[in-house]
Amino acid sequence: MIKNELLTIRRSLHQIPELGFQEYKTQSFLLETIKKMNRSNIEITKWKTGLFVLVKGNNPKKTIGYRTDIDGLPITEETDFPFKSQHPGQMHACGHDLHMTIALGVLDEISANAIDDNVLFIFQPAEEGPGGAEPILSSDTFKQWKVDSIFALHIAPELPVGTVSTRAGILFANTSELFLDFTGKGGHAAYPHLTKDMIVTASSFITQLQQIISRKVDPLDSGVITIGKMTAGTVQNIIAETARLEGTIRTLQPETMTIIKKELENIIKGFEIAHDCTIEVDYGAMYYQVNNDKVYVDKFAEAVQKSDIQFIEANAAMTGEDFGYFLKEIPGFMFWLGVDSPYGLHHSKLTPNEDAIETGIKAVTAMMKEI
Ligand SMILES: CC(=O)N[C@@H](CCC[C@H](N)C(=O)O)C(=O)O
Repeated sequence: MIKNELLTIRRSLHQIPELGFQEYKTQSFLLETIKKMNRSNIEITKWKTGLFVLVKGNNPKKTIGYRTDIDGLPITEETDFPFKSQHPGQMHACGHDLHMTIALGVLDEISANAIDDNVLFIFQPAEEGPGGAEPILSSDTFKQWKVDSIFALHIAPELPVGTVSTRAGILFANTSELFLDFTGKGGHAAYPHLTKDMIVTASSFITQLQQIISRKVDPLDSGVITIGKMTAGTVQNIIAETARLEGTIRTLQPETMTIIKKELENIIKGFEIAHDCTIEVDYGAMYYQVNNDKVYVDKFAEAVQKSDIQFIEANAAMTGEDFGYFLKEIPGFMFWLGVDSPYGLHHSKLTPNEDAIETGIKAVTAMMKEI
């Protein structure tokens, strides 16, 4: 595919971001683009709102898996691009539009010049939530291909174009979503003593939560608790009867996640007594750490270093990825692709440099030939 075609694909996908398991337009666009390639060595299978595309090898001894995520985020885009999101309140703010474009570019290349082994392209829905990897892994459709190794990429806004970065071992964290519903007693703003004010209670709870990280987690280990959304109240002079907190917990060790949840539940019990309220907790979707296999990371470093791409050794990050579930069952790795954006992941002005598409295609294709 030439550069202009790839840009048209990326910009078309950028305009139609859809949330997890609602990626209907995205699925149709992907299908149409793949069918236009008109290759006889590919087999397409729909799976929910995603796709599996098998490229048959010339003399297959194994099947290589390559996964891309396809969903967008509930963010209102604030860029001035002529190709900005056409879906109000939804945006490709985590680079999945670039991920898909790169996968299509590689698919085009690998199906035109097939390698010996089979390659299974997995266009996976719902990475941002509620998670598409686990249901794919337990589906009979996926099991039939017996994938031997697997890899994937994620854009990195802080790295320059022309670079890739990864490490052996843990690259991304264990994550758990966190939803907390507080119920107390509302009333008149002038009579706080007759109420159980859930705005004050939830605010104080947030401060207390942060002490789990500073006082209960080993300082040599790592943990993050972020509350990204707080909902409470109706008007300025009514004391709120309910409040809701939405957040996420991140740890580098699965055991630390257990410690944090136990401490959180202790705080809940204490708050229910101290503030005479009820607090319901729901952990939502949980993702397993991305644990890269050293053998494949070394092969990757070797493959890209033969080209003009720069390989950078990565540190572990507290981002989460349900690709971790694939790596729990199949050896492989994930890597960061430099896209040099002044705004980071999950930002309404994320502006990845599109030149990174070419680097991504080159790096992934080189790895497929090396494995
Ligand atoms: C790469 C990235 O940004 N991934 C997301 C994954 C979401 C996990 C889950 N929905 C949660 O919020 O815990 C991330 O936020 O790291």
